[in-house]
Amino acid sequence: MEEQTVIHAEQLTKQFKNEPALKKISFSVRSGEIFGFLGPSGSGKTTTIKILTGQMAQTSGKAAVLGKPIEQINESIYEQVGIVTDNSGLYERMTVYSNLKLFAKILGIDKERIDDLLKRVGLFEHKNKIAGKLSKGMAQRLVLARAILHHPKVLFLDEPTSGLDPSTAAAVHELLLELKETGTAIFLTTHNMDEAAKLCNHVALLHEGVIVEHGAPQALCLKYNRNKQYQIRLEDEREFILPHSEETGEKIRQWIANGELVTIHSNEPTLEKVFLELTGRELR
Ligand SMILES: Nc1ncnc2c1ncn2[C@@H]1O[C@H](COP(=O)(O)OP(=O)(O)OP(=O)(O)O)[C@@H](O)[C@H]1O
Repeated sequence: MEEQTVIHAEQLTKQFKNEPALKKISFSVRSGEIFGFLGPSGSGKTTTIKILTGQMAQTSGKAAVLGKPIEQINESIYEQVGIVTDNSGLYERMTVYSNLKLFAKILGIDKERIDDLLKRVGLFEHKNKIAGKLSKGMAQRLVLARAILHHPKVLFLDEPTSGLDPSTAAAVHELLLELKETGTAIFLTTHNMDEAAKLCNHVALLHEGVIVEHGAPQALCLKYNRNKQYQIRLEDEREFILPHSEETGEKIRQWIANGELVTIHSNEPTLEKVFLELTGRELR
């Protein structure tokens, strides 16, 4: 599968009255890639999604989705794009199944796919429930199912698993990884660093409307691993965090030789810590 750039943003800026929400952000997302846009509340994540999906105009800069400048985005792009944000757009009085059937009809999708998808998002047993009476987590999953019904080339997800229980969140993760494998580009915002580290090929760390760092999650953690350390547990249940040094190397060799070493882990920072170091702020 040939990878291509499907989202491209260049020097994107958004000013609300006197308050800048986005300051000259630039990035690209390729097909088959999960791109994580990480930042605390108010950093500009939702504003970015709104601009990229044609729901809000930027103040300056440019962007294109599937090669189309965002100023030209109209309804037809939704045939190739899926969006999951707060404003769900579900038909509240219709059942779960009817909501999807309606969209399948509009988008010309075989309705056979609906049951399979409902099973994947854990809603099959609730297919006859009225959408307006679903719990928040269920409604969120229904919006996700609707957004991926037509196998979009690009999927925008605003906080896809916030408020979901761990097993449903894991099922959603699995679904997203499968979509990625089939070439869908996924742009997701999250506060959840574990989610980002697990899913994303690339992340951009957003702070007060500025991308302060970007790269593969693992590479970023290694880049900021300034004090290399090892976390060690021995047979007698003692635990140590030791610096990277010749002395530590010697101790480790001894423990291995004596059969005392139970676990050893490198102690590089998490994305959360990288963000804290760069901005002095927590991600939450
Ligand atoms: N319609 C608007 N009018 C004025 N200011 C706005 C508007 N929408 C967003 N803002 C401001 O722009 C900044 C970025 O908001 P945005 O919703 O993009 O943040 P976010 O990172 O998505 O936050 P959260 O994680 O809480 O959803 C905030 O300071 C917010 O108050």
